[in-house]
Amino acid sequence: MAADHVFIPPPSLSAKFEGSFAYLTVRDRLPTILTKVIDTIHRTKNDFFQKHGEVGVDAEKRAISFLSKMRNELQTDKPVLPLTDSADDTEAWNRYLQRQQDLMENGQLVSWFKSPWLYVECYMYRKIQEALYFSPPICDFDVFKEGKTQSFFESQQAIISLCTFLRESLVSADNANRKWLFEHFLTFLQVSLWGNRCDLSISAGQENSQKTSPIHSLPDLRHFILVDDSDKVWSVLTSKQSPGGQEKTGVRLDIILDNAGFELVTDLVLADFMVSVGLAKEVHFHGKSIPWFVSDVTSRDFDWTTSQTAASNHKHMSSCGVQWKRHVKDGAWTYHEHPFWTLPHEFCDMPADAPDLYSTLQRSDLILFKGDLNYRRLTGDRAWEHTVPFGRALRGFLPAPLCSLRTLKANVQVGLEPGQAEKLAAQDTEWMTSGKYAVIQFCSPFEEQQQGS
Ligand SMILES: O=P(O)(O)OC[C@H]1O[C@](O)(CO)[C@@H](O)[C@@H]1O
Ligand SMILES: [Mn+2]
Repeated sequence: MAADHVFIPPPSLSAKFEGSFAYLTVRDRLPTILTKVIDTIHRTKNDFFQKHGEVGVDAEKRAISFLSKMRNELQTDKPVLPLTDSADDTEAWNRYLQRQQDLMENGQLVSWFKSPWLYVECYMYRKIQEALYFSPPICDFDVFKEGKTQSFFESQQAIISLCTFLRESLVSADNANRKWLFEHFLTFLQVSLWGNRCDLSISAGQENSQKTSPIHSLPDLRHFILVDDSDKVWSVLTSKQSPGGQEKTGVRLDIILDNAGFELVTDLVLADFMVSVGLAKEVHFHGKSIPWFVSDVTSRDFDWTTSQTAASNHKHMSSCGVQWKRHVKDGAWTYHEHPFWTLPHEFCDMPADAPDLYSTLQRSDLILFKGDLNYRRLTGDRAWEHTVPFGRALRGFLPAPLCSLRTLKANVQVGLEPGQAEKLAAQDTEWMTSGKYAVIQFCSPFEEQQQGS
């Protein structure tokens, strides 16, 4: 890929740096998540029995013993082992392990505390899946489903107020001028941004829902957006609009989804707005093919969320759900899966390791990457200086104009002004990990060409 032959990127974040956020995650948060997974499987024992009889109970025991063993290996920093199941992505995982092994120094083995945090954290979620693959007939049990569903129900009031705001806005959209459109675009973009606060991985599965109306708090939250490239996103969106907006041309928008629950609703609301006002002609959603990082969206979550919304007895909420199903039916919205989204690679590896996905994304006019994990993969989860331009941290990954909508929950952040990070650190030592701050950070191949970088 592009001009990166001589450039050596900074080291990967890793639990080998004692006391770092990566270290604390691997030491404390990951075992807690595993314990909850084990507990969930155990609590579901009766259902497994009712559905499958004794074999269901045997499967429950097998999965639990596999996972307990893994938790112990993690906590005692044992070597990371190749996967032994025969799923479509098994080979890719094992090749990546070999790649990590080749990077190790002094004959050390790849292990939970010595290897890149991004890799081992992704590996844990894939190993949970391996435990289930080896435990038929419960192979497709989603260990995180309960938490995702709960987060949706607990955000009910916020969802209702958001759906009401959307439906009422769309009523006045017909006579809207450009200023109205721009202001509403900003609102829905920010709602989707702050929706990312509601993930269940940072809280190790602890309840984390949206209780209040998201619209009213936006002005107070503006100050916490550290980089705001909304104008650039707007320019891309309007580049395909005919003046006056009579003709609904619109862009192809791709949204790389993050969490189910409230965040997914904010993304669907944004996408609905974009299509309804003609800023986008099609929206392609990209979700995970296995349960991932506790709350990430799978196709089942996507379908469940639209159906659940449509079935609401609140008129605006249900009319949103009905409209979303219609967008799917008439092809304005499509949902896609690709194994790369649940592999541990940095996104700069995509052209070589998932060229088909890269070319799909090249057909987009604008790609929105939701959430913290996507940001970590965009920037390679490395110890970048905070002032390094976003485009440089992408290391050649730029299939189309892209924008990260992310609340900061891991200690990687680029593209800040000189002195900005120091100022933040002086005010709040947890500014990079608390989810209190956010970025709307954009990069475009056209901009990069002009800057010659
Ligand atoms: O759902 P999001 O925004 O990707 O957040 C998940 C993040 O939470 C964490 O678990 C916090 O460490 C990260 O591993 C991950 O980046
Ligand atoms: Mn997530």
